[in-house]
Amino acid sequence: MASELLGIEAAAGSPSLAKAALADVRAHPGKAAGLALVERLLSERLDCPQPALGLIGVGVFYLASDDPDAKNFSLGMDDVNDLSGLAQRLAANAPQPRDAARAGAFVRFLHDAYGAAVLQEFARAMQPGVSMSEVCGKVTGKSLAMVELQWSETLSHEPPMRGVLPFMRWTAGLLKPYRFFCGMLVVGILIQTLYAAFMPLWLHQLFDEGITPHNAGVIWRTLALLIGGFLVTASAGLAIDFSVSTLGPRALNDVRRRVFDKLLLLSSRTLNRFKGGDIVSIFSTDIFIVENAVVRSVAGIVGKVFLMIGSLVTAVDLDWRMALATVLLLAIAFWAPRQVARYAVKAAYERKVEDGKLAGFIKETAQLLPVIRTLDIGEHRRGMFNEYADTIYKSSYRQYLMGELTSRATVFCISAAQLGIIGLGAGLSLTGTVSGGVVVAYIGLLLAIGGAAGGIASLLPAAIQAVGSWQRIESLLARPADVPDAQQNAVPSLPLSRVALQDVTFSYTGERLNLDNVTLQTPVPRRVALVGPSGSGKSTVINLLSRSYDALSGQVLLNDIDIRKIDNQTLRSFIAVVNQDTTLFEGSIRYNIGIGHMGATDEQIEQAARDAEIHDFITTLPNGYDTNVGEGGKLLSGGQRQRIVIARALLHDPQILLLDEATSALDAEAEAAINETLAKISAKRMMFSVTHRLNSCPDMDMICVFRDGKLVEQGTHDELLALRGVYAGMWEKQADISIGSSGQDVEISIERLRKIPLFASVPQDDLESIRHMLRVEEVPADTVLTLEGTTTGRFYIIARGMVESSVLLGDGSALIMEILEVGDFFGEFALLEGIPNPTTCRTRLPCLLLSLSRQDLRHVADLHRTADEQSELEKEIVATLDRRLDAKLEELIGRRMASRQRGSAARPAASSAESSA
Ligand SMILES: Nc1ncnc2c1ncn2[C@@H]1O[C@H](COP(=O)(O)OP(=O)(O)OP(=O)(O)O)[C@@H](O)[C@H]1O
Repeated sequence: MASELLGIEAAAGSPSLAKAALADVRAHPGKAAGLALVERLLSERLDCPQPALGLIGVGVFYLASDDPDAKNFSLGMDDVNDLSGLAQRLAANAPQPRDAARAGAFVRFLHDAYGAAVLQEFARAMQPGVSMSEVCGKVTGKSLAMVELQWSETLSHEPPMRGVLPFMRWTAGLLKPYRFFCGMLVVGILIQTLYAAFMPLWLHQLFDEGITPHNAGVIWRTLALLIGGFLVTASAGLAIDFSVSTLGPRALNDVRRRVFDKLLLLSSRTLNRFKGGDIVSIFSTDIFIVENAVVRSVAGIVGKVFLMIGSLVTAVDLDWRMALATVLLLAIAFWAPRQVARYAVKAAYERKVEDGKLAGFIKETAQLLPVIRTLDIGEHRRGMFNEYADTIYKSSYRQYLMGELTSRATVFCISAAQLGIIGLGAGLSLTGTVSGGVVVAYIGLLLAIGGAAGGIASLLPAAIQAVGSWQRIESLLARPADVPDAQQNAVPSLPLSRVALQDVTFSYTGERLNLDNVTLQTPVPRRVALVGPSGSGKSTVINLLSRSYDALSGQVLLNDIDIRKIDNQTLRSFIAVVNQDTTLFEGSIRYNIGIGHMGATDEQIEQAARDAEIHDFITTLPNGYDTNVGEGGKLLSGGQRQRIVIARALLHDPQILLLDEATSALDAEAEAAINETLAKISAKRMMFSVTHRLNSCPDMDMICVFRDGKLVEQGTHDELLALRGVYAGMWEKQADISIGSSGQDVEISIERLRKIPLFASVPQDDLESIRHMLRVEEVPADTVLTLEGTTTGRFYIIARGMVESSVLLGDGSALIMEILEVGDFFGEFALLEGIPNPTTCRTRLPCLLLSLSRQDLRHVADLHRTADEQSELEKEIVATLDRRLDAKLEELIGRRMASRQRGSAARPAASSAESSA
């Protein structure tokens, strides 16, 4: 295993290495032989320096050793920080267990993410005096912080597997605050246990001292004890029922609260790691299963354990030899099934994880049903569903089988123990060591113990299922509360005078930089547009300004204060974010605006609604501000919802307004109206606005142009046009496509049309005719406009919105080819007879499009022309399209090949992730 990880041949030279390693062990008593061997491998076979023997040597040895208890660590974010410190400690001292686990996780990450060769290179680069930052930079090309982040993303965030006993301890901790009910439960169980324990003694008394010698007094006294005991036990049973019914729901309600509180404290980064269905199924399924187990199983198991202990005490009183044999045999009988129970708990947990995945998949399918239909990928999704269903079947099968086997193994072992004890009793009575009465009483005791053990065994499958659910609850509760919080409580003086990003780098996953050394600063008030192609990092700037994430390096400053030093509440009072998500909370309009500033008066709420220009609409509603908006706000239109979100943002009068494509999910008319409102409200405050349409840019004080995470240009509209760089190119693409104030008429100039290669050589008057033929189409998001392989469709120019072009791969998933934005065009092959569309084009956002059909083009070609001239025009267009088609097909083939190569290396899930990217 060690040589496999290090990518070297194990066999050659091994005997001498082993001998040398043994010598090391002799020289350093207490050193593990395996670690000595790994160190020898590193130093002699790979020529690694001394410092590498610590981090890499311990890590490789940790992974190669197969002691499961030594690996019972769950590593968190804190464990990936300070890689340098870890390496130094491991080089200098004997490894502590947690550090060894961290080293193992690091080696596993480096090996899996970069391969054995880079792992070797890393080890060799750890020369004395060379810092970890230099090693990371040299070997991976990334900063130390990036490598640590990338490593953290690979860590399993699951807590280590635990069994039924820790679950019992956890449950006891939950019940602790409810002392009265716990007391009632314990007293009830004790009464039941005592009765069950005394009953055989009383029976023994009845038989040996009452019935055999015909002593009526003893008979009546014993019968009275039995009947009295029975009545008290029945009342104790009622007390138990009452207390478990109260304890279970109360204790689990506390768990619900804790899980919900934890949810509110998780950062965006941590939340991204959960599957869609996970959190909901923790609340809806897991907590219920644990509650059910607490109510139905735990009291039963505890009662039966008490009963067995009570029976054993009685057994000692009857005959100590048989009692000793009973204890020994029972201990063996309970130990043996624990081995099966370990697998049962693991299977129950795996089943819960699979349930969560399926829930997420179903939720996604229900949400994206229209897309699935339009892309015609129902079969592909069914295939994925079948895979999930198969996995669930396998894990359910394991869960039930292991649960039942644990239960059966318990019953089997107890029955075998019972038989052994009866045999022993019979033997002892033959030699006259014990009386017949003792043996009879013992049989009664064994029946009680066997019954109790059988009862425990029958509750085990439910308890094991609950342990699986508990593990999932713990997987959320164990996450550190990592919403970024203030390191100091600094408060910038008001009014704000400067907002700046200083040498900021940022990455979401550590794989690549999503913001690369961005420096920008701007005085307040100022209106700043963030523009650039899709994926260039515009929204990431908004995420850092609103502190949804912290920069990897560099600073985000308000005045001259790093926002990490400003407490969250203060920061939130300065900043409001409006993005394209207009989902509202179920409740009244007043509630939905009012939560922008808790405690706001009705007048303040109405003023905010006026500023957002929604007050007049609200007053026309029969219930005015008390109108319920429905789930997610579905009773209102997108534009109305967005105005309510804007009113909410305005309610606390933010100094900085962050707009992240605030209007792109709305229809064109609503966008035009809301843009006017936004222009008014941003006049007197700082505004950062992410936008794809550049028409608002000439009015902005500053435009920041991003490309591949870099700030490539900044300045005013005129300055950037003069630069003739990225912005100028984007402007040229979008200029001359104007949308009227109603948001529904689109005008395109002849010059703009001429820049489309298709029309480059079309005579002026024909181009004029084509311009008139263009039809304006308003298309909602998620609409398929051209379908791969079909010959139908139209030619489109995008005036507003975003379109995604994709191809289907062999496995039925979609590969995104291009994101098309304002000024781009697609569907040109629909203008040719019989040429199938090479890609499927689907709107990502609501779009405004200009479109042309094949018939329209033919009609233009027919105008005032002889047959020869006609064919000239058509020929020209056909030739251009042919060239484009060739280029497109070449690109398609290349992308498909690349994707196939990636696909063969990656897991199947990767392609679907790509399609949903
Ligand atoms: N939560 C995330 N996890 C991982 N990567 C992300 C996440 N959010 C964004 N990214 C990646 O970061 C890069 C920048 O994304 P960002 O959203 O800032 O781009 P953008 O310029 O706003 O794009 P768009 O205009 O399409 O919204 C993209 O490559 C994107 O895939």
